[in-house]
Amino acid sequence: MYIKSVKLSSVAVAEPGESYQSKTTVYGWIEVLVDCPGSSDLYTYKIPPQLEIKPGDILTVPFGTQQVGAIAIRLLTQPNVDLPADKIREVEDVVSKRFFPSTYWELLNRIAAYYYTPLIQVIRVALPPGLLGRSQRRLRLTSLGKDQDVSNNTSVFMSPTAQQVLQLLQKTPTGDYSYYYIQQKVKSSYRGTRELIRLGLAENYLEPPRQNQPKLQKAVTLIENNDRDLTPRQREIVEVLRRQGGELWQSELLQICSASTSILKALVEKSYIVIEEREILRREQSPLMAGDQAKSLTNAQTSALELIQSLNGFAQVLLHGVTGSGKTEVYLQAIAPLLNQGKSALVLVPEIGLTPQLTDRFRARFGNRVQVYHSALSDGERYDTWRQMFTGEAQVVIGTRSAIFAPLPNLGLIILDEEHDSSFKQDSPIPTYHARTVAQWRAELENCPLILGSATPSLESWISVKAENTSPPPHLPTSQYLSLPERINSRPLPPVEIVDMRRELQEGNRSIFSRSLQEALEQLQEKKQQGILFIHRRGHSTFVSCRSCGYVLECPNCDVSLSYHHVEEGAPQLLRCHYCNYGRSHPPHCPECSSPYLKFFGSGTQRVAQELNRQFPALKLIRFDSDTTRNKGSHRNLLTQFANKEADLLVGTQMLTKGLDLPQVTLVGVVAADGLLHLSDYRANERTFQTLTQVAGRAGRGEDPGRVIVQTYTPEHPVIEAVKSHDYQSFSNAELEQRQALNYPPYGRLILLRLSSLDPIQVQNTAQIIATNFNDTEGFEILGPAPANILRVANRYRWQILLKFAPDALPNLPDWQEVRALCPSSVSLTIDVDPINIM
Ligand SMILES: Nc1ncnc2c1ncn2[C@@H]1O[C@H](COP(=O)(O)OP(=O)(O)OP(=O)(O)O)[C@@H](O)[C@H]1O
Ligand SMILES: [Zn+2]
Ligand SMILES: [Zn+2]
Repeated sequence: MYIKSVKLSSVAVAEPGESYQSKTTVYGWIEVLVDCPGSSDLYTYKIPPQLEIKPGDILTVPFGTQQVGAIAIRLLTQPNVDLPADKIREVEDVVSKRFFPSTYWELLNRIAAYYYTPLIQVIRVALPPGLLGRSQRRLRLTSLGKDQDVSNNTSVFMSPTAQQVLQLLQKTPTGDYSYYYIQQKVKSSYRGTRELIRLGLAENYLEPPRQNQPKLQKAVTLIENNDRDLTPRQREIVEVLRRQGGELWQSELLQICSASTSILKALVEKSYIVIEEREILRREQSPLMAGDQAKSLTNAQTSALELIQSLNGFAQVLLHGVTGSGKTEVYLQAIAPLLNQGKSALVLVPEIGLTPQLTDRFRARFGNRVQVYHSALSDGERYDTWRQMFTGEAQVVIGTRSAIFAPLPNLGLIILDEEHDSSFKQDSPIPTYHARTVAQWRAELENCPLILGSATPSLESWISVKAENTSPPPHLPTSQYLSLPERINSRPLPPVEIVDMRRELQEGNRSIFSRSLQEALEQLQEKKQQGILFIHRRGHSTFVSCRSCGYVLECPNCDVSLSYHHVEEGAPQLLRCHYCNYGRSHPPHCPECSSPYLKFFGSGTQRVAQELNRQFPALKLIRFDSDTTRNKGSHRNLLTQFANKEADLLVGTQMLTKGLDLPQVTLVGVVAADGLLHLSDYRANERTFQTLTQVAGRAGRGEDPGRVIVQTYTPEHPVIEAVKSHDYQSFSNAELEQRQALNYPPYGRLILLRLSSLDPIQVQNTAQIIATNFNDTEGFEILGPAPANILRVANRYRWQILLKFAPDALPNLPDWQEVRALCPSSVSLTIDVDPINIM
């Protein structure tokens, strides 16, 4: 219909009294998201004829007895039928046009559509906390308004209210008040303000949230250089300023010169300096970096960089470089020229654990043009970073998953480092987006290249380049392939030794460390080298059970066993649930049969650390897992301690596998590879291969050659063999064949429905009803309903239904409204599109 009307209007000639407008679609109403705590519904308003409104504009609307801010969401040709026309109020005004650039707005809409999520929820993910909720509308004088003589009403005619408002504004030094304040001071001020805006004497704008007011500090700037009429003391100050480049914070200047503010005042009066409040942006504090120069590139790096720089507009590139091949250097040199062209770059990384080191490398190269954006920032930091990005100055933003929403207006490049990492996917709440998918859309919309970097690319990305015998399924993009097949300086990848733990036991070694690993640990101190020990789990052990009756201590809220935590000698022994964080003290006797013989099974980080202390008392170690890195800055502190050689061994979980670049690490040990392999999920092999290859890749990155020891009970497993031979290609090709045979991603597509409820019967029944309902729909396979691997978490019972779509057929999607309608209010439903954790 829309297309038809466009065609018509291009040939139509307007009759007298008629306009072309009448031929095109007329949107008389707009749905808005209202800036009011707790309100998440859309409200419909009428668009007054004089206003032009587009989705993404910021508006003011009447709401109850107030005027509030709102975001325009969707234009309507007709209001909802159940809304009486006379109850619909009019939009008051447009405060900020195109607050969201149109490409950004389009991005949010795509996410909402693809992930079946109400747009409002997508907006909430994208905006920093409180931006909409607390922002307020203000009025300020234009330069014309500042000079306008109110008493002289002959040059410009103004109503008495407009005059009153103008006078009010002119009385304040900043020429600026909130609408709210003006409304308090001037009766019916609204007309007056509109008049001033129309006359170009004032303008309105949105002020940042109150609580996060920018921090201001006084800055002194030298504006006059000849110092003829100055006293010696004044001259001294001017001289200091000049030597400092003409500008200093007032507090610093006063300190350097041991002066008081009165002498500065005198200089202001003589027009030598100006003092003004400047904003200090609150960013994550980091130590000052020594500057760093671009390295001269290896041949492989050079060709990769050349290809990247030859790209014009949108393109997806897979940068497949073995661990330690210098991918980061390629990123840095790809970004540098962009910044000089005034463009920005966005770098996404999987976890905060590796951000400090990576951030440091970027800061060393680009100084304070680097911003860090992740969910661990304080609201104030996040808000300021967000606003800094909004300025449009060329900058590099480094962040985790949600940084894909960074509002950079001049985006020149997006990079996903360690693109295979599953933390780029949000499991809940909705939208259950994958940052890689969103990055693909964003790069496309902004027409800039996207680089996916990894030593172990995801199969999704691998298939998008592997075009020789198969082409990627239609729903996946194609990418260009860049390879860095060797480590820097042709350093070899470390040899991987696989130790069969069954043999160890047969030959009488009951320790959790094989003889090989014990020997290697003993040599560490002798050789003054460092090691990393990788453990699949945090905590002490996976579970505690009674040796007499077999009773297992479980969480009362979840169907999982409790983990034993023991921090140090003398500290209370705790049992903790890793799902809901329930904790209790460790009982001295079995709650079931009172036997005192409780046994710990499995080996978490704590348990391994204790065992190390017992067997190798001289070895100094640092535990690095989510228990020890909970506080802000603790990642950095622990890694710095380790880099300064304050410990011989770093003992930790997944966090260790991601991108650490520590040249003095020669030994990497994997205590038990099996825990990873036996996760019941179609991605278990892929994930195990990636994790083991990445952790192995931490060894031998410096001068001294590295060595990797992987302990396992299944040494013959094909994944273990592929890790041993560093053979990504044969592993992934074999894995792809299996996926294709079973129609799993990246060939087929999956949608997982997660249902949960406090009521075990109701959730099961609902799952059953939904699944039965699907039976009439064609085009996909239904797996389930089945209880989740852990049926109950935090007292909620969880069921799921997995939908599997054929790769070629355009999915014949169920009607989600209908599906939702099948859920009683006690059952919550999450639609997880392209799920990664199916457990
Ligand atoms: N051209 C170069 N010349 C000399 N040293 C380099 C060069 N490129 C990178 N390096 C150094 O080599 C080391 C490894 O590089 P980098 O950390 O970028 O590798 P990576 O491919 O990102 O590794 P991983 O995937 O394992 O995290 C770093 O210490 C880096 O400073
Ligand atoms: Zn017992
Ligand atoms: Zn629990």
